[in-house]
Amino acid sequence: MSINDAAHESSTGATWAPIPRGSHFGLANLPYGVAVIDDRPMVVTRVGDGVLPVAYALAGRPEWADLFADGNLDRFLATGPETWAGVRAELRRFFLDKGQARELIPVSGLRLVLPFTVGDYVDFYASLDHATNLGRLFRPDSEPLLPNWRRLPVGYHGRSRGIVVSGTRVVRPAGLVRAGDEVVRRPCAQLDYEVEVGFVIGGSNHGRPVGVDSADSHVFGVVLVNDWSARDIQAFEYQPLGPMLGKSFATSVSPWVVPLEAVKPYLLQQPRQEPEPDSVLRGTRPWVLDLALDVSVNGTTVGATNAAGLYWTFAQQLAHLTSNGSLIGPGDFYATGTVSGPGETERGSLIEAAWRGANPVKLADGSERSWLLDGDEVLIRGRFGPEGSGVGLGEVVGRVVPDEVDASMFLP
Ligand SMILES: O=C(O)/C=C/C(=O)CC(=O)CC(=O)O
Ligand SMILES: [Ca+2]
Ligand SMILES: [Mg+2]
Repeated sequence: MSINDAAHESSTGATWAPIPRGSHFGLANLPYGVAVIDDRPMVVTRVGDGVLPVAYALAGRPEWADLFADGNLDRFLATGPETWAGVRAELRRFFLDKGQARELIPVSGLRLVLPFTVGDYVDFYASLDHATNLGRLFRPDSEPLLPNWRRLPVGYHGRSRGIVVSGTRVVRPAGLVRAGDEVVRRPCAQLDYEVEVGFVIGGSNHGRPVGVDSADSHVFGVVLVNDWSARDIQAFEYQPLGPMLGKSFATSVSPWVVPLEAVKPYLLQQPRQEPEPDSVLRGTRPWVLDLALDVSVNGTTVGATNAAGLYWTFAQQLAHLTSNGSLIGPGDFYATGTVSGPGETERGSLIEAAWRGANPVKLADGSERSWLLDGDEVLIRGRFGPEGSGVGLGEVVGRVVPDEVDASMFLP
């Protein structure tokens, strides 16, 4: 179990910490999370299957250790790239030659909570394949891609209070849906997942646009996202202003914020975009994530793809968000949009995989799914680079539970 991954070790130096083969949490990762330890939330990092309170490794830098005293990442996020790099270097040093294995706390059995206070939340729509599929499914009588889609990274504002940490149960929402010629309020009958990648912003832009090639000064880290979607509610409510209650009930994120610094070796050059985007949306540095993603329902893989296929990069999305002088601040959060690829097995949502019920997905137990049922567990994983890279986002998981909102809960 505790075999260090040789390939990983040679590129990053040897650590005393045991790292199981295939772990997403090699020494090159050093993510941040918050675990409840002795009834108190504590900021921790993780190597292999062991976690360590960050402040413990910062004993020589009390001013940095203090940034974590609130039991969340908020003050650390507000600092900026220099402090992020300094703390990361201290953590690395600790795992190379300072600590010892008995100082690590096993991750199993720890309760992990949302590690930062979520500010503003935006969800984009960056996958050409996903946008084309959803256009076909939602608007079969028109062009799947609207004229703006290749000109700017289309997105909508989500509700940050809907963001929950992995493991949180997902209550089936109820809402107004079309039923033949009627409109009725009922529990969602078309519950779906969306495989996405999320970005945690640190620092602020003071109202100045963030250039595409400066994204790494403002994006602190990366997580996995499941943007749970009630397709019947969404289909009735979304025109002309976009999704709202069909999405806001729950958006699950993985508990480990992986620093963008750890992801840099897995950034690729963006393919040419046609038409060439507006100058504000042009960059020259590599911003495409080599991130293998897969999603399973009750243990059966129902989709697998790579975020490298996204049309718009997260750097272009941030540039777009701030291009009008709109403020960003620590804890703001945005997501890529559903990651789908061109192949039938590469679809990042069930509405696409089952083609809105026309072609139900088969699970290993012999059952079929057009939409999620109560009790279903959806698990998304994401790994940077090749198998054994030692850098991944871990997983985000959620289980669907029945609608609990009964009429008596509404005020008269
Ligand atoms: O095309 C539409 O009308 C709606 C699409 C979505 O549900 C997209 C969404 O949440 C953004 C994304 O995840 O790509
Ligand atoms: Ca989405
Ligand atoms: Mg959602």
